[in-house]
Amino acid sequence: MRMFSPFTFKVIIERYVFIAILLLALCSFPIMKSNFIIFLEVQHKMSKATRAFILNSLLFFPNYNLAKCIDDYFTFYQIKKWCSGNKPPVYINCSKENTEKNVYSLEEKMIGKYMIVMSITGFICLLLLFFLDTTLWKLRTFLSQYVYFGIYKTFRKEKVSKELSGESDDEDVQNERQRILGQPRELLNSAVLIKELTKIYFKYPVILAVKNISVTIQKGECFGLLGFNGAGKTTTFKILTGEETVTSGDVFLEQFSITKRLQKVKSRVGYCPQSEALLEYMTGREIMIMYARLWGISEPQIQLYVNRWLSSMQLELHADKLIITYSGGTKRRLSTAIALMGNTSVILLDEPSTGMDPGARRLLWDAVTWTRESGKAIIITSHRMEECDAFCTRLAIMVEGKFMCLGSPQHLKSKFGNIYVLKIKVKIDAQEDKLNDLKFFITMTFPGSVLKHENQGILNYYIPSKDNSWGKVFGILEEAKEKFNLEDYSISQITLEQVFLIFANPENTEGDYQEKVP
Ligand SMILES: Nc1ncnc2c1ncn2[C@@H]1O[C@H](COP(=O)(O)OP(=O)(O)OP(=O)(O)O)[C@@H](O)[C@H]1O
Repeated sequence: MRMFSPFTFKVIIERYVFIAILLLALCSFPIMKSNFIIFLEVQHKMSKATRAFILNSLLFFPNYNLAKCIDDYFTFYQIKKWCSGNKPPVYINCSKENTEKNVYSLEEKMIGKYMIVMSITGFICLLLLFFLDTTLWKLRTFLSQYVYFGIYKTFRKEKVSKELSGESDDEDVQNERQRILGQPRELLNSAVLIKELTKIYFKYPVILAVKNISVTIQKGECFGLLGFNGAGKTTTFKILTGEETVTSGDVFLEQFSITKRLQKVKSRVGYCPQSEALLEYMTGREIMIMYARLWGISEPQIQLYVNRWLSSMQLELHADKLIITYSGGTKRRLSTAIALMGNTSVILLDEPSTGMDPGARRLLWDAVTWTRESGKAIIITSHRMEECDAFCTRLAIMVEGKFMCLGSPQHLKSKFGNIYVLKIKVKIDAQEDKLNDLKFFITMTFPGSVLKHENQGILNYYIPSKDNSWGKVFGILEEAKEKFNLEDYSISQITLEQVFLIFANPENTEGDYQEKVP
């Protein structure tokens, strides 16, 4: 059986339990009282049929049933106690027939009937909740796509055409978009297809969180979604899990549209959210057994299956402890194991390594690698560049809701690695004139160089590597060391982290780097 992502499942259970407890707590005791009134005060004034109708109607209310269970159980227990004493009150029927009844039976004044009705209504309410979950979601999607966005487009035409055009300065991003728009979706044959996806939070102020992004992710691919805080990564994930609605565009998982076939899509996604979605009063083993059952693993195989996933994240020692006692890193390991263990075709990991020690990170990398090799598509967000370099087959850097570049880590490093990173440390006592002379010297000697940072006499330059061999750059800087009295300098090649910083730094406007460094 294919069911829900852990996050959705937890939310529904929490809502269900919360509503049930609230209703029971608020209503049981007043109903007990009204029941008491019906019986003792007005029963003689109403006809038998009316009384039966009222009491049967009350069976639709779980809180009435609960109140009746408590009430009748207590009464039965009290009668038994009195009858077993020496002097039972005269108005009590202490016959064997009356005291030796089974309290759980369906007889009059026994609680069996109420327990059965309560179970049935509980089940119906749960189904209703799932139904409302999807219906309300459709309503939210409709309002967001046609009402709010329609109004927004009318009043902010310029902003919409500028920010949400989907055009990009990066040719890889642009090519991917053209490929997606130019082909029917069946031909793209991808595990995940994100097509012109836009998400706007219609609050005050209006936030354009995701701005017309398009990408395909194939089976067996691990796609990294990188970007600074607030870039729109989690919003994209929330859309992929059906937690947030789409403002415009669409997302297809194995050809199923998220706006039209939400349940189909949900059943294909394993999700490790940024915030823990674990039921904390279960043990690690119990929660994994629960999810294994939900994923339809057959009963005889469950122990073996769960043990395999527990050991993949080295959780055996913690397996039988309550989750509430786990450390942050252990919770992340458990969340990741749950996301990876289902028979889903797409796995979303939102910063899975946060809080993990280096050993646990290695385990995560191994687990992700062999899960990917088994043919699943994985989408991961991370702020660790070495992690993305290790196992992402492709990645995109997102800035303010847009893709700034797209490709394999190696492709990005080669594409944007046509620069040297030059760090110069000037002696603290160097005069202002000398510093300015040095800057002038670098600008003139290395045309196209860009001063990225300057702090406490340390200058960081990006220098084009074209026409500048290592030998030439070192030779020039050795000369400059004498001439400008430099304390130290270093030259290095660009890393993935520096590629990230070029694009993800909000101070860099689009094409800033390309304009300055040919
Ligand atoms: N429920 C919400 N209501 C309004 N605005 C939101 C909501 N969720 C996110 N945002 C806004 O949308 C933008 C993108 O947020 P998002 O959480 O997707 O970023 P992120 O890239 O995942 O960041 P982080 O790396 O911190 O997780 C931010 O400006 C954020 O403030």
